[in-house]
Amino acid sequence: MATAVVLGGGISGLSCAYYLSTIARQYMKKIILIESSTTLGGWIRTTRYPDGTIFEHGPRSMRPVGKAGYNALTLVNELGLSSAVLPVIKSHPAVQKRLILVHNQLHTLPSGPSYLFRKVPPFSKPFIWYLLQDLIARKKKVEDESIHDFAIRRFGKEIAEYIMDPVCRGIVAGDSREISVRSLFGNLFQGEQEHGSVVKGQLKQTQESKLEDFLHNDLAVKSKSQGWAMWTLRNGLQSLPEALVRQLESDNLVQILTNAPCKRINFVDGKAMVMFGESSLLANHVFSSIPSRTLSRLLSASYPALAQYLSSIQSVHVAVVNLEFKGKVLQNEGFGFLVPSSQKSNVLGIIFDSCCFPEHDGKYSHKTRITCMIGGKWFRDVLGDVDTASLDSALELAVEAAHNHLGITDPPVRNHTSVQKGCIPQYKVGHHRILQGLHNEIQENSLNLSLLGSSYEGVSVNDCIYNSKLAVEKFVKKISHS
Ligand SMILES: Cc1cc2nc3c(=O)[nH]c(=O)nc-3n(C[C@H](O)[C@H](O)[C@H](O)COP(=O)(O)OP(=O)(O)OC[C@H]3O[C@@H](n4cnc5c(N)ncnc54)[C@H](O)[C@@H]3O)c2cc1C
Ligand SMILES: C=Cc1c2[nH]c(c1C)Cc1[nH]c(c(CCC(=O)O)c1C)Cc1[nH]c(c(C)c1CCC(=O)O)Cc1[nH]c(c(C)c1C=C)C2
Repeated sequence: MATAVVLGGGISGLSCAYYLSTIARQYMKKIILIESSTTLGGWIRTTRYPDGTIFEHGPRSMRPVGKAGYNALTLVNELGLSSAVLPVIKSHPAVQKRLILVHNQLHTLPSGPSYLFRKVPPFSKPFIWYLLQDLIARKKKVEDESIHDFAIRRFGKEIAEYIMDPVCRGIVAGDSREISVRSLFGNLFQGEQEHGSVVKGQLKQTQESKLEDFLHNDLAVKSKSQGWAMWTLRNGLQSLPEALVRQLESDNLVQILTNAPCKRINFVDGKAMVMFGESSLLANHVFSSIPSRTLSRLLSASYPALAQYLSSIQSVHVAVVNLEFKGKVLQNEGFGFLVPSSQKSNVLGIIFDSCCFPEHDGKYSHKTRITCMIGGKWFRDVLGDVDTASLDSALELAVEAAHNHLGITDPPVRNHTSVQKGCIPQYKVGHHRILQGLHNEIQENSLNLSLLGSSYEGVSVNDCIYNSKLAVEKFVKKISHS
């Protein structure tokens, strides 16, 4: 029987503890989760106002796509949250209309077959032209490449500048000239490497996608048959970590310690000594879901090579400004808009929350909620040092952007600003080599350590949950053979 310590109480750590208590239960003596702050859920944070209005400060929507997407729905089902799911179907404007800001004008990004033969600004050709470029472009064998270089090579400058650059900002708040196509858009990268072109790869992957494993789950079946494109939860996404905490707290195998920052880990004779606060614990296995750079500090004394790899994964800061305006003030429907890095604006983009999830507008629905994201790779240029960045300045920039880009002239009636330090890891070109280095160091030193969380193999909430499940399955395999 094993004792496991889970470091970090974000969605990765909570789902890891959940899977340990379910799929690994028969092997477990104790599961102890250690969280440094006083709250659980990590970057998933919802503010709920008494009138029912909801502001999301972190993630706000999840995609029911692929194994990780279906797995998250299975978890939601298991936690009894199915009736709280708010889906958005594929034909909804929040799905069809993703906008970009070019020369201070909003343009809809091409989505679906209707755009194939139409030329829509800022693009100079119908979309089919770019797809044909990809089909005729020679395959180049590369180990990795930046998203920008990849897009230029396969589709040309316009797709690189107006699609891949802003989408990269809208996922990791990063620079497409630095971020790895292999690590962030693995399916596009594999498309070229395995099938010679992105288009052929996409067609092949659609034919081959087998998700039967998850289709015994009512919610996953429903999401497929009803054509969901994204979903959230009625009381905000924070309901998901809250439900996990409720489940874990009712389980006598599990102990959750908050306000307990882990300070150091030593591995001796197949065991791990985990030091936190003024206490320590002896465990058979450590599942770390804390940011890689924090873990690096905990291991640097005993494992400098491992610590070096861990510290090389950087992350960026984002200021998130939630704004509420009186009345319906948006002239455009849609998910929101992103600003390509070539354009002049102080913001990365703005999400039209009221369009995506009007249910979160609360009792008095004659209003508009939007969320403005600022900074990322460009944080210092816009807001200065993250430790002294002013919330008022971030709010001012957001209100100014709402005015300049959306024509909203009234002041917001409610606002919430947070500066989220190091919230999004950056998988830069060569990230896969860091992962390989980490894997080798853990093997060579025979460490009972699993690396989870957004620092490594996917930043979406779906990926975080799924990777925790895979790590627990691997642990079960190992322990059941020993
Ligand atoms: C603004 C924003 C918008 C996003 N939007 C989306 C979206 O729309 N859809 C989507 O799928 N994803 C989105 N994401 C990504 C997703 O929210 C995150 O990648 C995910 O929540 C990360 O979860 P995690 O558990 O891996 O890490 P975290 O949430 O960072 O959790 C790690 C935990 O470890 C704790 N910790 C740190 N140091 C220690 C220590 N020494 N000892 C103990 N505990 C420690 C921290 O306090 C924290 O609670 C968004 C992220 C951000 C920031
Ligand atoms: C402008 C900054 C950001 C916006 N959202 C995020 C940032 C940094 C964070 C984020 N958004 C998504 C994910 C999950 C990725 C996944 O694999 O599912 C994360 C970490 C989802 C997402 N949001 C947009 C896109 C294109 C995606 C990818 C998945 C999908 O197609 O749904 C677009 C988008 N994000 C932001 C805005 C304003 C925006 C507008 C169109 C904000």
